[in-house]
This record gives sequence, C-alpha cells and structure tokens, in this order.
Amino acid sequence: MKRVWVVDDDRGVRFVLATALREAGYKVDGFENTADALAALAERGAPDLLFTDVRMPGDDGLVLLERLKAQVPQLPVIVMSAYTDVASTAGAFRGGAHEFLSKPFDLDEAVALAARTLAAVGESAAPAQVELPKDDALIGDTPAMRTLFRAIGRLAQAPLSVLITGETGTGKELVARALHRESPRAEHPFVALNTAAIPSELLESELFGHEAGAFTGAQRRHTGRFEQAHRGTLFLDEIGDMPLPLQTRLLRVLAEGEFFRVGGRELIRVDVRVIAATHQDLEALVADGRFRADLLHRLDVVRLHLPPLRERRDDIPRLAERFLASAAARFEAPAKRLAKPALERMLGYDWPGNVRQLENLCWRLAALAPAEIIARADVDEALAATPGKDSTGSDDDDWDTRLAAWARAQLALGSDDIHAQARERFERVLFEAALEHTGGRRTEAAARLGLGRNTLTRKLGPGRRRT
Ligand SMILES: Nc1ncnc2c1ncn2[C@@H]1O[C@H](COP(=O)(O)OP(=O)(O)OP(=O)(O)O)[C@@H](O)[C@H]1O
Repeated sequence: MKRVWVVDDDRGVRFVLATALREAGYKVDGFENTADALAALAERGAPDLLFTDVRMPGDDGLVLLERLKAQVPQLPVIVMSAYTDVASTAGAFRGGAHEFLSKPFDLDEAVALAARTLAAVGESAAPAQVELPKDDALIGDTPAMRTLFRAIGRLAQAPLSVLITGETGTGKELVARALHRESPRAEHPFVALNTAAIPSELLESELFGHEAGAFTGAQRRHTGRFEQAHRGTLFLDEIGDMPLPLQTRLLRVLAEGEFFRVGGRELIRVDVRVIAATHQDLEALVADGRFRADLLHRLDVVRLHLPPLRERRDDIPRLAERFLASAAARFEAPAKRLAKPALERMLGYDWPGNVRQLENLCWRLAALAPAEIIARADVDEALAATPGKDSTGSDDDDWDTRLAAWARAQLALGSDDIHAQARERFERVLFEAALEHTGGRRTEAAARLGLGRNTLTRKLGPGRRRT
C-alpha cells in the first residue's frame, strides 16, 4: 500500500484530505507542521508521496520542500496553497514540487492528482510537467478578498441562492464559477447567461427553451439554459436588465422548480442552483418599479459583494504578475516584468474597468511592450488604449470628425506628407488592436485584418517577437 503524508496546520484540511486518500486505498499520516514531518522522516523513512501546505506557523512548506529535496530528492511533493499566486507557485516549482494544488480544492481532484503523480513517478524519473495555476483561480490576498474566499468555501456547500454584486470586471463570474466548482454540483454543468447580452424578446426562450413552431423562426425544439443546467448551476449575469414580465416568470420557476418550454405542454422539472449577479443597485431598481422586490428576495438569500479594484490596490501586483505570466505562457515567451515606476503607475490608477481592464492591459503589455522590463511609458500608452468600460461614446462619426480636424491642423502647419503619416497611424492602431485581440498571434491577426502574414510582418518591422 502506498504511503502518503499530509502536512497542514489546518486540521480540517488534514482530516478531509486524509480521509479521501484513505478511501482511495492509501495509507495516510497527517502532520501539523514541518518539524513533525521531518522528525517522522528521520524515524520511519520517506513516504511515497507528500502533500504540504505552504503557509504554516514555524517553517513553511517551502522550507520543508527544500529539506526534502536535499534528503530524499526522488520523493514527489504536491504543494497546496490558498495563495494561488505566481510567486508561491514559482517558489514551489523552483523548490522541486511536482504539482501545485490551489485551495480550496476538489477532493476528487486531489485524489486523482495523487494517483497521477504516483503513476508518473513509477513510470519514469522524468520531471513532471510544470503546471501554471488554473486560469480560473481567484487571486486576492487583501482582507476583503480573504473574507470573500472564506464565504465561497462555506457557501459552496449550501444549496442557497447567491447574489453577487460588484462593478463590472470585478470577478463576479469567476466567483460564481468557484461556487460551482467547490459545490456538490461540480460534476454537473455550469451554465452562464448574460441577461443584458440577449435581446429581450429572445430571453424567455433562451432561459426556458421552446418547442418547434412556438414562434416564427422556431424551426426546431430548443433546450433552454434552465434545462441545460439541470443538477448544476445557472449563472444569471446582469440580472437587473431582465424585463419585468420575465422576472415574474423566473420567480415562479424558482418557487416551483418546474416550467413549460415556450409553446410547450410538457412540464419540465429541474434541479438548478441559481447564482445571479449585477453591477446595478437592485434596491434602487425596486424603488423605481423596474425590479420585482419578491424576486430580489428570492435571489438575494446570501449576498457576496466584490469590492472594486481601487479599494484593494494591494492585489494589483499579484494580479498583474499572474496575467503577465499567463500571457507569456500563451506566447511561449519569458514573462515580462514591471519596472517599479510602471507598477507605481498601476497602483495609482483607478481602474474603472476593474480586474478585466487590468487583465487586458497586461495582455497588451505582454504582446506589445518592446522590452522584457515594462516601463512606465509603456503602461501610460497601454492605458490610453485600453478603455475602462465598454466605450460606446466614440462612434464612426466621431472618428471622421477627429481625423478631419487632424488633417486640417496638419495642412495648416504646412505638412506635405499627411497621407503617409495618417496611414502609418491608422495601420499601427489596426495592427495593435488585432494583435491584442489574438493574444499576439500574428498569423491570426493578419487573417482577421484581411492581410497576408508577410504584409503584417513587413509592416511591423523586425525586432518584435515571433509567435
Ligand atoms: N480575483 C481575480 N483573480 C484572477 N482573475 C480575476 C479576478 N477577478 C477577475 N478576474 C478576471 O477578470 C476578468 C473579468 O472577470 P469576470 O468576468 O468574472 O467579471 P464580472 O464582474 O463578471 O464582469 P461583468 O460585470 O462585466 O460581467 C476575467 O477574465 C477574470 O478571469
């Protein structure tokens, strides 16, 4: 029987992980600190696999990892941490960890990881694959975010409706996904529907489905999101934008757990956990008569509020580091780093588009900043080009007007090459937008612009990263 050790100061984690591993057929011992584990190592010899937490009182998990690598270099170690940032992951991998497990984790996932790691070690001595933390890992080490993570851990288990509030781009969908992933429904679908993104006349059939011929254009039966989410979670984003008649219908479905498809006669029963989100003040909408108070009460059994990024600036460095690392992994290039003044610029900025804006900015910097170290000027330039919120204000007319004003000004100044100048600016803007859109992939960017790759490469000139 393979022997597995679990080192974690949290009794709860030790207990549940050890129990799950025992059930999977391993012989498991738990230790609450590094010193006890090292003492047992000296006494009884090494286990076949070891799980360790990173942050523990006394010597932390990375110290343990270092000692283990010195004493039993072949022992596979899985490092667990609630701090799913690049720094601790990178530290762990540098220290020789085989795998990284971010907390809170799914027990089945942990057991599967143990089995995979043991099998890989058994098969060959080749180093295991380095895995970056999963892209849907929530980053945050500020008090507000820690409180939120604890709440997610608790709420995931309870079958309650949750209302997630927060400005656009604060991570509401990510939180909804985490609630699902950590819940007993995790094996079943997570289905998301952005109420604001769907024309109101189609929303009802999107939610509840329709029968063939239910209305003009409904050629075939369509399964709605409620049905798709059966036994799983339905995430209703921008719930404040739902039209009133549909709110009434939603309320009934939530109360009864059953409904008819549009144009249908068959009663459909579903078991769905609904998580709703909004950036609007629903109480104000209720006061205005635009949102039903009874629906609000039903959805708002528990409320999770995501603070805007400007109220948790201490998370900016970790988030930026993580996004730059993700971009680098995608571009198969070394991760760029922020010079101090560049980071200071980010820390001082207000981020109206919150984490999404920061993420877009980092991807843009990863693709376009000229050097490995990102300068403050690069951040300034990227901020100017990265709208905080979806901008609807600048339309084509505005563009024409500004171009005409620019041309008139240049002519007045005596320029005689404004066509070339304008073309250069125009192309640069298009290229940058396309490269940003494709995550720096030139071939795809060229295709999206309707150009050949060679044309794009010629125009961008040498010295840029090949992708
Ligand atoms: N704490 C976080 N850690 C890591 N990534 C995050 C975090 N919060 C948000 N993100 C990333 O920022 C982007 C926006 O997040 P998300 O879509 O969850 O925001 P939202 O609040 O649902 O936005 P909207 O209100 O516009 O729908 C996503 O790419 C998400 O992965």
